[in-house]
Amino acid sequence: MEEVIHTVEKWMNSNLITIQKSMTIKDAMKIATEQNQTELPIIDNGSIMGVFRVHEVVNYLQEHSVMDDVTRIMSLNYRVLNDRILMRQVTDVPVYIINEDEKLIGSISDKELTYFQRFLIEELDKREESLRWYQFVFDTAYEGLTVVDENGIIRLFNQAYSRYTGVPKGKAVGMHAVNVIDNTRLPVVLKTGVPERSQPHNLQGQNVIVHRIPIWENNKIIGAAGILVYEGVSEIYQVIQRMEQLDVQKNQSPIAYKTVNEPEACVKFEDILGESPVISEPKKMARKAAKSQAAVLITGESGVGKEQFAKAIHYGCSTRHGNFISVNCAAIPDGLMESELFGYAKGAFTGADKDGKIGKFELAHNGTIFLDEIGDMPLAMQAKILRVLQEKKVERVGGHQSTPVNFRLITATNKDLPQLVRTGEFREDLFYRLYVIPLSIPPLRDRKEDIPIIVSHKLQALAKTYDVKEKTIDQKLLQMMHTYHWPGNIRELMNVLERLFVLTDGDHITFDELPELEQTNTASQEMESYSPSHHNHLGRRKELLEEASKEEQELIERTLRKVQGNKSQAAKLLGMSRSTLYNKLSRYKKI
Ligand SMILES: Nc1ncnc2c1ncn2[C@@H]1O[C@H](COP(=O)(O)OP(=O)(O)OP(=O)(O)O)[C@@H](O)[C@H]1O
Repeated sequence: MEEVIHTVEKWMNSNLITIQKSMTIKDAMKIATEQNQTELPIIDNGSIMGVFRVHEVVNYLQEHSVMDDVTRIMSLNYRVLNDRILMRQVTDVPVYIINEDEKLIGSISDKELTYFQRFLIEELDKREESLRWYQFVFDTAYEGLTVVDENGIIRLFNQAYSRYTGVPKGKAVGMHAVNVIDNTRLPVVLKTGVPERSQPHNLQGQNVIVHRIPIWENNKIIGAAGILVYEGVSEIYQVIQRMEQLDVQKNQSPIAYKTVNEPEACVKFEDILGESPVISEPKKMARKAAKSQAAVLITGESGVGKEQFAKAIHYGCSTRHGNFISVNCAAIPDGLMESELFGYAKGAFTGADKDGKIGKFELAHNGTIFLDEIGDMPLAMQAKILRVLQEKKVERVGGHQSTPVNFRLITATNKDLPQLVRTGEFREDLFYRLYVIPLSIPPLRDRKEDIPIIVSHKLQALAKTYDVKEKTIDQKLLQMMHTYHWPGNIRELMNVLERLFVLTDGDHITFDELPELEQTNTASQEMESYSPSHHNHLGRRKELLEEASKEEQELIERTLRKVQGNKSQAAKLLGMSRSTLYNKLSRYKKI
């Protein structure tokens, strides 16, 4: 219930019957009788000056006239409250309500008080009813559920959790989580604000899978929820089996789950981290694409995960039994492109391997060929690729035989292919062969809500890679990551995390480890030092950087307008220090 509906102003009787101070006792009596009132407020220029009470009239008339002014028997013994007072503060009635100009605007009598009390009882009943349902769901859920407050004290604890821990619910509530749940990491989540999803956890000697979710309110962590999802790994396998069965029933390709025989590089859709709406949409489309053999054209800035999507599609359909062959068209010199893609026959040219060489298309037979940076493919090669797509056959350089090939084609680019078609740099007929299912992958700056989950996964993966204890990340650093533009997208985030992980000696990565995140303009250094294999995209990156700076400049201007130029407040809203804001302002003036 909102406080505003509790103010006396909302509940008072505003059709108040009043009398003027110039009236006679006779007139006042007449009004009181007609209106069935025992008491009437006397007003002067809209303000209450006293009250007329019917029961005082009889005594008065023993010695005075009924034609006297009503003010002669006016009582000054009455209560007044201002209109902002809450109903629960009203203890005695009747009471008169005045506004901030001290004008009489209403009254609360027994009647209004009764209405309010009735309303409260009804509200409480409704609340009790919903609470009963919440409680019911909370306690009957198979999943163990617990909620701790900001200090790690257990506030909610359901029956299932009680079963797993062996601690009765009544005892657990009010205790610190570490004293109830073995090896709990809820205090860590409270500290970092990073959710930990689907984590193995050893509880009372049993392996279970848990989620640990921070609870935010007004940019502050006010608690954390622990959800015990699966009892041991066998339950997960049962779920996978049921899903696979469902898929078989639907006569569709089984979903690609990593099995013991699959190679390590396998990427599943689950590995494409992020749950924001802008990444969920291409993920949904890609899952559908995986069920067909149609060509997929993936577009998006460098480092957004185009290859990641291509692999998930490959491993998500029957092509996963063949190879995933990735070719970076921009990285292969023009002269070598043909032999790389089509291979060459025995003794095809001087210096060639005497046994000949198998090309990428042949290697991708019954699998997937991923042509990355397809926009950089020379025109002559475009014609040859078109032929392979039409004929589904390849002929090695210097060879005389064609070999049938069956592959799934996925291409990717960060260039505007339709524009290249218009300028004649890309063949229109090839474009339409590639552009069957388009997937557009959003830049990280458009889905910053996914950062915590990516951070959490990467930190776990790094701990495994370096075979050290898991490290946690400071909330302030995480907030800084939200304000940064990420021109190098997820690749840049991954590299930043690895650098932080390696450079941090302790278990907790703090803000001091990466002050340059504060400086968006250092992004170019970040990009160059983090992505040495991508020098060929520096032009595009410069563009991205300029776009990012422009965006930032606009954001700063908008924020300053919002806070009427107050720089301290603007810096706070933008999540940067005042000095950083000043630096940025002086720099942008030069742009
Ligand atoms: N959604 C994601 N979840 C987890 N990791 C991701 C995700 N997207 C990308 N990555 C990781 O980021 C890095 C870059 O991804 P990827 O190579 O797929 O990007 P790209 O768009 O193909 O880049 P480029 O255009 O420069 O080739 C890889 O290490 C990849 O594993």
